[in-house]
Amino acid sequence: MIDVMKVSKSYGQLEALADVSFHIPKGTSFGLVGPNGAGKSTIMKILSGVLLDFDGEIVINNQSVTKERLNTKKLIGYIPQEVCLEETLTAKDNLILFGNLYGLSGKQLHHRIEIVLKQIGLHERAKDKVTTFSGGMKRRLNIGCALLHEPTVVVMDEPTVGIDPQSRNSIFSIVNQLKESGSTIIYSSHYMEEVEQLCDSVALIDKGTLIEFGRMAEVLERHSKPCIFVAGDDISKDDLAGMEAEEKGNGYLVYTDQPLFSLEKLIKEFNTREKQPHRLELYQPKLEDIFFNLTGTQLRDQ
Ligand SMILES: Nc1ncnc2c1ncn2[C@@H]1O[C@H](COP(=O)(O)OP(=O)(O)OP(=O)(O)O)[C@@H](O)[C@H]1O
Repeated sequence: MIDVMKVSKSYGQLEALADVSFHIPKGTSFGLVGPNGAGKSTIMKILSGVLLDFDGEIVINNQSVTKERLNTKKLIGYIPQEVCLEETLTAKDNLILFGNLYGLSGKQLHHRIEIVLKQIGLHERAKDKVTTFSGGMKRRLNIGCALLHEPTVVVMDEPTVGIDPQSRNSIFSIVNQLKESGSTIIYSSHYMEEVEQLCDSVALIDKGTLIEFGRMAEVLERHSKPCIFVAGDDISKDDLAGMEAEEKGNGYLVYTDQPLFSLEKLIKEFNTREKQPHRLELYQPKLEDIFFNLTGTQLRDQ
């Protein structure tokens, strides 16, 4: 349903995207993951028809986002990373303003506003000015503004940055509702666990280049090496019986093809050295670990 084909974009000398291609089937959720500056927002803006100056092609429902821009814009609800609201107006007046921009008015608009206010959990606060809202409420209203025209493709650029856990959960349930109603979701984040939880497929992007793409389960399976996680105040890399290991958080990930055998070997080594780990467990690599293995880069500032 959405085909991104060999998309490249430069800002002056800086190459923000290089030859990026992927496909998103209709009614599925797609996660775009990468560290700050990887190029996520640039792809989101190009997909949404906000940035038109790029090389390559994007086709949504058999229509080019550049050649049939007006048609494809109607299909898309774009939620930018920066909250874009008129703070001096109420939540409802903001929705009216955005509804008008999407060509909605009268009864139809008011009907949609009622539905969207419930969807984003702000029905009770409809008549309150945005200046009185928390960061999470503003983000939810920002999402609501992009849903009024019932888009079939919802593009969410880092919707959970800098918000409280309650609003984060509320945004997850909005995404799940949209999925259930058959929308196609494009969700960018540098929070891997969110994407792992919410998305059917995933693309990993680093320095403007797509480094992995596929169905979530396939990507996890493809890179899933058996591991043991070990941590302890007096444990160092030298105590790991010469096995391949890398630092993770306050401990180490030990890679092995024979986890039980290696576990036994580690226990023996710790006993000999009289070391006492406080964690020693089998570990399933997560997207975050896969990204680190592929790029040597952490997704978040440590
Ligand atoms: N308008 C612009 N002019 C010049 N450079 C830009 C512009 N927009 C983005 N860039 C640069 O392009 C690169 C990709 O930026 P982009 O915003 O797409 O990354 P991102 O993955 O969304 O990062 P973040 O998570 O920090 O928003 C960065 O190096 C950024 O500084």
